[in-house]
Amino acid sequence: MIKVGVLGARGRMGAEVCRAVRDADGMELAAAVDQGDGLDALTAAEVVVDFTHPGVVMDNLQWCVKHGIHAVVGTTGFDAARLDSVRSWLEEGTGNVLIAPNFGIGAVLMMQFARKAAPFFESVEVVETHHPNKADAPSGTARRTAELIAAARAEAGAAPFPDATSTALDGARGADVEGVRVHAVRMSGAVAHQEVILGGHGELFTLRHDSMNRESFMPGVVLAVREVAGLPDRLTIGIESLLGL
Ligand SMILES: NC(=O)C1=CN([C@@H]2O[C@H](COP(=O)(O)OP(=O)(O)OC[C@H]3O[C@@H](n4cnc5c(N)ncnc54)[C@H](O)[C@@H]3O)[C@@H](O)[C@H]2O)C=CC1
Ligand SMILES: O=C(O)C1=N[C@H](C(=O)O)C[C@H](O)C1
Repeated sequence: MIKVGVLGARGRMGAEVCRAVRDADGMELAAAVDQGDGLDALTAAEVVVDFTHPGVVMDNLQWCVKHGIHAVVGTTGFDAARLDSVRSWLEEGTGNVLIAPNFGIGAVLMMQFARKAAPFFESVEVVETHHPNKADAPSGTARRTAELIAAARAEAGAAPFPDATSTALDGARGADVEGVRVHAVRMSGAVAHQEVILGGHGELFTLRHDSMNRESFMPGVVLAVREVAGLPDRLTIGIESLLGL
């Protein structure tokens, strides 16, 4: 039995994770913790799953590493500086950390397809749409997609994107993530959606993924909980390697 603790247990994702852990073979919900509860109950867990808020996730993660508890993190807001901090904590503590901007299998495939396709087109932009309660923009998934696109294009020696814009209102061309334009829409009725639009000579190629509900993330979360203890690296980003991608 893997003993699992959930941080952010009363939130949209955390509540779904508690359900998934209770339903999963070989797992037991050892602790369900939310804001104001204190972290001590999590010492009963071998793996902690964090779906909280970008403003608190670093403290949570540092606590897990210090206590030698494996961590599966879905909370967004990670940049290179934050990842460097996590790596430095891991030099001291025991336990592994897996941070994934998206646990949806289709979303992971979309990111990989975008990476593969990016060098073949002159233009690539990312448009994400989320529910209006989301704290961060652009989404972690969109940032990661843009980083993968930028890296693939740099490796292939692709030319800069054509863009003649010389006058624009602030934000009209979206955020610049390593040179890739990322547009964030916040929309009632939406859950989590993303399009990667690629344009070339007389053709447009659109990759689209839709998360219709939060249950859709659970197979990826459960897989990560099962695998995190045995991962070859102390810090793993994304679940693509767990899927053999
Ligand atoms: N990686 C993925 O596949 C996915 C990631 N997310 C990310 O997960 C995070 C949470 O999203 P939601 O569940 O929609 O948010 P939410 O706001 O519904 O839930 C967050 C929960 O964390 C709790 N919380 C806040 N501070 C805390 C603390 N210090 N200790 C313990 N609990 C604390 C809140 O009280 C709340 O219950 C966001 O960063 C979101 O982008 C969301 C969906 C999928
Ligand atoms: O906040 C959300 O809802 C989601 N957050 C993650 C992100 O920022 O990419 C994953 C998914 O898009 C849902």
